[in-house]
Amino acid sequence: KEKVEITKEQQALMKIITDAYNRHQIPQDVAKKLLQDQYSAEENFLLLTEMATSQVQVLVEFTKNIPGFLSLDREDQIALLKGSAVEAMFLRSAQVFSRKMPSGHTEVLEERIRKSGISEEFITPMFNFYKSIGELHMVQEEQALLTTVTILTPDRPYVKDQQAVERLQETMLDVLRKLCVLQHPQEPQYFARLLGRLTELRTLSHYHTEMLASWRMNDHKFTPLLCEIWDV
Ligand SMILES: O=C(NC1CCCCC1)[C@H](C1CCCCC1)n1c(-c2ccc(CO)cc2)nc2ccccc21
Repeated sequence: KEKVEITKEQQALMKIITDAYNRHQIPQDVAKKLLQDQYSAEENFLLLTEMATSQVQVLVEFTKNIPGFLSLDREDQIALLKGSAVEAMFLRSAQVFSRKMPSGHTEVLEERIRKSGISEEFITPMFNFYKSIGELHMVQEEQALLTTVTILTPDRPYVKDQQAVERLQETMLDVLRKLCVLQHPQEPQYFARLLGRLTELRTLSHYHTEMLASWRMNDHKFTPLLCEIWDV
């Protein structure tokens, strides 16, 4: 049974990333807003675009704290941000949904999201993903590292130096793998399950453009930043 040990450097790396991840969270809490009131499809769509816009802004700030990210080719940095923004948004949404809430709140939140304006066909895959993330009971270090691994995906469109991104991602995967073994000793398959969620995340993100287009309202307006990032 090999002794898994996180090195001093890996400990420091994990601290930098987790602190940055916790620092760069969108200010206002969308779950609280949704629990307070019911909104029309138009108001919900506006809420989504506002939340997503500010989430992209904090994602940019977060990536600046990923050791090595700013040493990548600048165009590759943009390609990685553009390529991972929707996945990072769904990952963050899943974490917001899975957060411990007073009893009954999660059910209300789920109901509000079901009725928000999203068309029926996307509701099931979206909540299947949220629940599968919730079942993992990730610690915050795992959440931060999983988002970092998602950002550092080498095969995003237009990435030129994939090797450089791969080297960074492997560094993060090594820390995440050790952390999973140490945090979930009874579950040797935990790390593999975690990575399996990234496949589900990529599939869900493929629905994203259609989810927006089919939002039950006319004239979907986006912010300039989202037009850049969401290809709308
Ligand atoms: O605001 C949100 N998500 C933000 C995004 C930035 C990071 C924090 C969360 C939206 C809501 C907006 C208003 C109508 C109800 C959904 N949301 C979604 C979501 C996200 C994208 C789509 C379409 O692609 C559909 C639904 N899942 C959520 C799970 C929990 C709490 C909010 C959640």
